[in-house]
Amino acid sequence: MAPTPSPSTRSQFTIIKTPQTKQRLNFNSKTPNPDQTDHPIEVIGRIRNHTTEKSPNSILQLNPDNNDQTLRVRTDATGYRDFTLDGVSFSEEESVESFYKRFVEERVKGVKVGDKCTVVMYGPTGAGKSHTMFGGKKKECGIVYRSLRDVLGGDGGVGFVQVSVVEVYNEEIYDLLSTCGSSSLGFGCHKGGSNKARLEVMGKKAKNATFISGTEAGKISKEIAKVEKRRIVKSTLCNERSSRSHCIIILDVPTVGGRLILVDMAGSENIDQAGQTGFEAKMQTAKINQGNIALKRVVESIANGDSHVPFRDSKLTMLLQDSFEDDKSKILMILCASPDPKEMHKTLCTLEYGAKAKCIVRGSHTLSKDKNGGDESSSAVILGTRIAAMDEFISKLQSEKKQQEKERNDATKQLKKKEEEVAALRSLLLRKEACATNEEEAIEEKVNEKTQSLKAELEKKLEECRRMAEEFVEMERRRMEERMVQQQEEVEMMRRRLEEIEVEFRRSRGGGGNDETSGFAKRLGSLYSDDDMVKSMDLDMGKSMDFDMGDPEPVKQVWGGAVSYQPSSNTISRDLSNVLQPKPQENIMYADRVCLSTVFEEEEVEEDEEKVIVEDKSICSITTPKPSLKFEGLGKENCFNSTTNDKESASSRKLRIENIFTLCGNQRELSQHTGNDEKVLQAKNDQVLPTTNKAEALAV
Ligand SMILES: Nc1ncnc2c1ncn2[C@@H]1O[C@H](COP(=O)(O)OP(=O)(O)OP(=O)(O)O)[C@@H](O)[C@H]1O
Repeated sequence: MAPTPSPSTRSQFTIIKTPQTKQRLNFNSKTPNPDQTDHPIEVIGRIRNHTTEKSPNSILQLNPDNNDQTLRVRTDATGYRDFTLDGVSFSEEESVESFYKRFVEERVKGVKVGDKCTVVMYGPTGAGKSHTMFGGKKKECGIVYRSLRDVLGGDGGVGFVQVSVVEVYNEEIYDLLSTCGSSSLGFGCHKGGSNKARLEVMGKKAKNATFISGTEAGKISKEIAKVEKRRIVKSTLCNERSSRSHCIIILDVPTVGGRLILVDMAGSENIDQAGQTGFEAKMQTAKINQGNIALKRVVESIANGDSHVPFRDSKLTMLLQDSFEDDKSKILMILCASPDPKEMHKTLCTLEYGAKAKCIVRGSHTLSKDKNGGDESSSAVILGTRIAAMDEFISKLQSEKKQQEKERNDATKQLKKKEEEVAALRSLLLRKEACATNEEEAIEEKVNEKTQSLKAELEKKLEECRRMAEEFVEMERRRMEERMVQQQEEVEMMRRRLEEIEVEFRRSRGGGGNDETSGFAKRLGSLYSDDDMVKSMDLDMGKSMDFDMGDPEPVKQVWGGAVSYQPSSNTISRDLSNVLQPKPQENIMYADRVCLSTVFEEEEVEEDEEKVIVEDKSICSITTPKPSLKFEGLGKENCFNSTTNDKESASSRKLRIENIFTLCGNQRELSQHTGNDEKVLQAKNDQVLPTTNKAEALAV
């Protein structure tokens, strides 16, 4: 087998393998004109769709620098190989129809005017050869049906064609258009049991092959479609419906001498990959491969300029000999390949084969001279032409190699540069990470510091507040104490004053007889001795307990029919003034919140003497602790007006007065909280004095 024209071995291979080196040395100096050379084989790459949707990576792509002609095969992450062909088509981007129009239509037109063309589908099994040749499952017409339609129809249709269909299976030729029973031309049925006629090769053709002739493309197409199904297919690991035979459709245009040969080859596969087991199956696969291998050798031999081209190695190459040798014949080799990375090796083999086929050149006049017997000089010309083509190919490969080396160097440089960049970025990243960590730590430290300082500040503020509160409380306490002292002094003063009044009163009683004091004493006595008075005090005290000290609601005081309002927070001085104020008898209306009322009334001391009524109307707000009142001995006051028991009466009175002061003292203390006590106190004090004077006057 010929070595693959990989970039690394191509040039070497060409030098070693070229057998004309000797001849080249003897070769006449005349270099053939390149214009006279002809490339009889045109090579097109047809890349099928992905087999499954799960394999999105394609190893095949176009070289972006070289039109649509160079197919690049990615061999690994960085490596690739380029194959320059006559055209490349990806079935994902180009339908069979447009593929046909781009690459096949022109050839078919040539056939209509007498040219000969052979279209060969070559490639590994499952690469899409039959799909392109006959069409897919979606009723998409393949090359066969389109060619037939173009030859018979359209502009300049030839009007009449002869079509024969044969298959080469197991190195035997079978006529697909005939059956054992019906065809008189049949030579027997093949082993497969189907009634296909086996043919012999005579010359370069299948002898007695059945043909159908006609003018209607539709009818002929139907017949071909039928026989297409008669091809031997088998399920292999590579293809569910793998063609086991090479199918050849020969379309002759007798009127102009044109001929179109369409060849759908069986898949080129190795036996293991095909999954064939058993001796016979392996032999079968080997025989199928025989056709592929023979065709490869033929191509290589022609390309290498071998004196002997092994056409007779296989039935397939025997039938195709004319295609290679006929001066008018052109070959369109369609290389089918899969983009699947798993198929890379097969794809490379296929493309290498195509690249080799592309090297085949033919001198413009060589074959005609050869046919006539040829002389040495003509042979030399042929060889010269071939050598020139090979040289051209070699220099092309060398320049490709140089280009690739350059690209590789560039890529290596770029890779180095990128690696350096990556290293720099990595170190930068590390530094940044370190910085970020430091920054984080610094931030955390700052936050901690700030938290601590705020905490300290807060504690300081709290301490300050606590101190201020304590100071305030202390201040208030002191103020209260001062006030209490002040009040005690006032009380003391008032008590003394009352005692004086009492003394004066007693003196006056002693001087004025019992009748003088009887009215006032009686009233006091009735008030203090009466159980009701005690009850009233209790009730009133209860009421005043509920009474809000700060309640600004004035106490209604009715005095001789006149209504006046006073603040409820009475003071002791006001109480006293009330006590000493003259008041019409039985003409007192108590305000709603009056707690304790004591009336001192002095009845007529003398005839025509003015009645003096001393009224004490006080409103007490008693707060806890409840004042401890003393009631012992108060019952004796019933005899307030008795002159016999002065001592007892004095002590009882003193007790009562103490009770009044206890109550009034509490009231005074509380009323100071209301804030307006100072003014009220002053006003009451003012009232006390004239009243006292009255009492004094009265006492006198
Ligand atoms: N371009 C494509 N688009 C969609 N499906 C395709 C394409 N090419 C091939 N196939 C599908 O892949 C499978 C194999 O294709 P096909 O039979 O044409 O391969 P092959 O090269 O002729 O194989 P073998 O040599 O074994 O006969 C078929 O089911 C076919 O429909």
